[in-house]
Amino acid sequence: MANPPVIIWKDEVERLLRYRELIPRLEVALGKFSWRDSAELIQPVRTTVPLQKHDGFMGLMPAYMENDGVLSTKFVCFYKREDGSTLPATQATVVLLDPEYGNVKAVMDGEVITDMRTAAVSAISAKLLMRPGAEVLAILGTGRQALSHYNVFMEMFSFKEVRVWSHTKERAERFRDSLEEAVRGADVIVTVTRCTEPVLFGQWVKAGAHVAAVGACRPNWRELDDVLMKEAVVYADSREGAMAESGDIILSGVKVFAELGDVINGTKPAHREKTTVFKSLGMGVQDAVSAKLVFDQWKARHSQL
Ligand SMILES: NC(=O)C1=CN([C@@H]2O[C@H](COP(=O)(O)OP(=O)(O)OC[C@H]3O[C@@H](n4cnc5c(N)ncnc54)[C@H](O)[C@@H]3O)[C@@H](O)[C@H]2O)C=CC1
Ligand SMILES: O=C(O)C1=NCCCC1
Repeated sequence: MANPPVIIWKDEVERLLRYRELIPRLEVALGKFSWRDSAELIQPVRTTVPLQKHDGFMGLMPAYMENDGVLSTKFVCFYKREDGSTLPATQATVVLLDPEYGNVKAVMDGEVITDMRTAAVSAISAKLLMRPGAEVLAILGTGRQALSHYNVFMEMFSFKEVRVWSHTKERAERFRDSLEEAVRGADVIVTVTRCTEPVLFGQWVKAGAHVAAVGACRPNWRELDDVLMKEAVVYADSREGAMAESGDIILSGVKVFAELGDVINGTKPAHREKTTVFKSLGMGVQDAVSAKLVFDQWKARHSQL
């Protein structure tokens, strides 16, 4: 009979997950995904259930990596909260299963996993797509994702200047001025906001800059304007995900040039010399790889006790 599932909660996930181990595994998984070999990896576009009364969605994000023996799903609830709300923007749980027997091996906190794997994939996008010698990083947003992005970008790169812009409803009149100031001249811009209308405008973005766009994960939500979308070479984590869920892509009518995995596999070029947008939607396989790493680390620690 199978062992009962282990529960690995937030503090422990935080102790076990490290960017230096996570990033190479995510790069391999992104590459595998882009080969579209179902004998290697299966990951459908997430299913979303609207939570109309609460202005949110529940996303179900399964992934199966046959050769790695990894089967998992994440449940993630995300909300279009009013700014200043004390309720969380996202809550997530990852379930890791044994693919042969179908039993649950572990249930783990998905918030740290979501924060870290999302930031790690944005850092991979910057590694692949930003111009050599990039000096100025701008982060738009000051929530959970802003912090994880700051942490991993500081660990991986050596920017000379980091600008963090925070939206406050109370200072709406200064909103656009300070935003423009934060963005002008930046080499890399990370958008990690909960906004549903464009917050980043192409006219402010330096030619050749790289933008990692992480928010606006619904077909009618935007973070970037049409000018930027049309000027940039657009990359995504998953083409199908982007075409089903990204308002910035669907409503601007632009095409996804490549997935990050295509660049990793060498089947599509990295246009570092041009303005690039990486549109991140989040993928079940990113959670699967992270959960496997957490579980393996957990087992290694517990076998020593
Ligand atoms: N692509 C992916 O894989 C993932 C995307 N996300 C998305 O990333 C975004 C940030 O997530 P968290 O940091 O967890 O949220 P959070 O609630 O911790 O932070 C959100 C930030 O957005 C700002 N904000 C809210 N309304 C705004 C507006 N109208 N204009 C500009 N800024 C505004 C807030 O002041 C705050 O700084 C959300 O849209 C979330 O859905 C989250 C997880 C994974
Ligand atoms: O991939 C995820 O996890 C999420 N993606 C978009 C919205 C919040 C969570």
